[in-house]
Amino acid sequence: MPPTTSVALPASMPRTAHSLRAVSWARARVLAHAAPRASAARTVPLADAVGLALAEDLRTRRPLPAFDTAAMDGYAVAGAGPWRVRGTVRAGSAWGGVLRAGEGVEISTGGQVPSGSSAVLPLELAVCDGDRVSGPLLPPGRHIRRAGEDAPAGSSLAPAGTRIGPALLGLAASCGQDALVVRARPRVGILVTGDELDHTGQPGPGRVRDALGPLLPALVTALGGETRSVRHVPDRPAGLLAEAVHAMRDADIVVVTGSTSVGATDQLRRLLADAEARMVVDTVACRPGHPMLLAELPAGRWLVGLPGNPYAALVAAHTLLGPLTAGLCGRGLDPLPHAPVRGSLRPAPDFTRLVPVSWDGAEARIVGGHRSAFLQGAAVADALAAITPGWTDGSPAPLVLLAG
Ligand SMILES: Nc1nc2c(c(=O)[nH]1)N[C@H]1C(S)=C(S)[C@@H](COP(=O)(O)OP(=O)(O)OC[C@H]3O[C@@H](n4cnc5c(N)ncnc54)[C@H](O)[C@@H]3O)O[C@H]1N2
Ligand code: MOO
Repeated sequence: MPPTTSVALPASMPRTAHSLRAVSWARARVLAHAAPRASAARTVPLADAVGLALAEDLRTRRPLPAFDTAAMDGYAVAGAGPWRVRGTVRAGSAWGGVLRAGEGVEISTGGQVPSGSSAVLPLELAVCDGDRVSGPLLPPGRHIRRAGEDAPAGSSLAPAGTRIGPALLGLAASCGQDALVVRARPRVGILVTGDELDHTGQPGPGRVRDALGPLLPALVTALGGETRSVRHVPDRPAGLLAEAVHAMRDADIVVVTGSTSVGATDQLRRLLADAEARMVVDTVACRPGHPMLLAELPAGRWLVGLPGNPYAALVAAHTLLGPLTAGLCGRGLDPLPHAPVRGSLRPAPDFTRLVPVSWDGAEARIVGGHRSAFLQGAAVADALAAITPGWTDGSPAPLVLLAG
C-alpha cells in the first residue's frame, strides 16, 4: 500500500538512503509491526509467562476433561431406578467397578463416573431408603461431563502469538503443563536527550522537568517490553548520542526521545544516515508526533525516535513502539475498537489527529488537554481516538486503548 500523504521536509534535514515521505498513521502501525522477525522461542515456568506471547500453539496432550466427570453431587446410576447403591466415589478417587442396570454409586461433583453409568441423579431428586435410591429416569448422559467433550487429546487450544493472560495460565495448568514456550520480551534501552531537562524536583529557570524518563519505562512494560536502562544524553558535543546508541548493545530496541526535528542540536537523522540504518518509517502524517521514526540498525537492532514533546512522544510510542514490540513478540497487531467519537475538534485536511477520549464502552468523548507538550488529557483518558480528515462530531473512529 503506498503512503497516503506526503509532507515537504525542510532542505536542511539530512537525507537517509530511503524515502522521507510521511506515511499515514494507520500504515505506520502496520509497517512497524511487520518490520521485525519474531524473537527466539524459549521455555519459561508458568509464573514467568504472563504478558508474553506463545511461541507455539498450546495443545492438550490429554482429553479435557480427562475422564467422565460428575457435574452434580448425587448418584451415578445405570438404567432405570430404583438403584442398588454399591459404593461411594469422592472427587480425586476412582471406583474400579462397572455399573449394571439398576445399580448406582453415591458420587461428588468432580468424581470419576464409573463405566456403565447412564446419568447422574442430583441429590435433590433422589429418595433414599437404606442401600436403595429411587428417582426419575434421566436422559442418557445427564449431568455427566464426558471425557474429551471440551477438547479431545491433541487439540490446539490457543494459537501461537496469543498474549498470555491469567486464563491462559490456568488453561495450561489444566492441560498438565508447568511451563510454556514463549517469545521473550524485547529488551528496551531508553535515551532521553535535551540539555534543558531536569530529572528531579522543580525545574530551574528556562528549564523543563523530564516527563519521559518516568513515562516510558511504564509504557514499555504495558506494551510488552522490558526496560533495561534509562540514560540521559547531553545534546553537546555532537556524537554523544551516536556513542550512547552504539553502547546499548544489549537492547533489541533503542528508544531515543527528542532530537527528531531539524534544529541545530537534533542529531538523530544524521546519526542514522551515518550508521547506514534502514529507515522503516520516517515521519507520519499525524498530529501530534509526526517527526517520529523507526529505523533498523545494522546489527539487527531497532531504533524508535520519539519527539521531545511529551504528549507527542506518547502518541508516537503507541504508533511505532507498540506495534514493533508486538511484532518482536510474535503477537498480532492489536485490533482497534471503533466507537462514535463526540466532541469539538477540527479534523485536519491531510493527516490524522490523535486525541484523548473517555470511553464508556459505547461512545467516546474527547477530553481536553492534548496539546503536544501537555499530558493532562492522556493522563485521565481511556484511549486515544484516531480522527481522520472526514470526521464529524459523532462519527466513528478507531481507539488505541491506554490501559496499563
Ligand atoms: N523548524 C521546525 N521546528 C520544529 C518542527 C518542524 O517541523 N520544523 N517540528 C516541531 C514538532 S511538531 C515537534 S514534536 C518537535 C520535535 O522536536 P524534537 O524531537 O527534536 O525534540 P526537542 O526539540 O528536543 O524538544 C521539543 C520540546 O519538547 C521538550 N522536551 C524534550 N524532551 C522532553 C522530555 N523528556 N520531557 C519533557 N519535555 C521534553 C523540549 O523542551 C521542547 O520544548 O519539534 C518542533 N520543532
Ligand atoms: O507534532 Mo509535534 O509532535 O506537534 O509536537
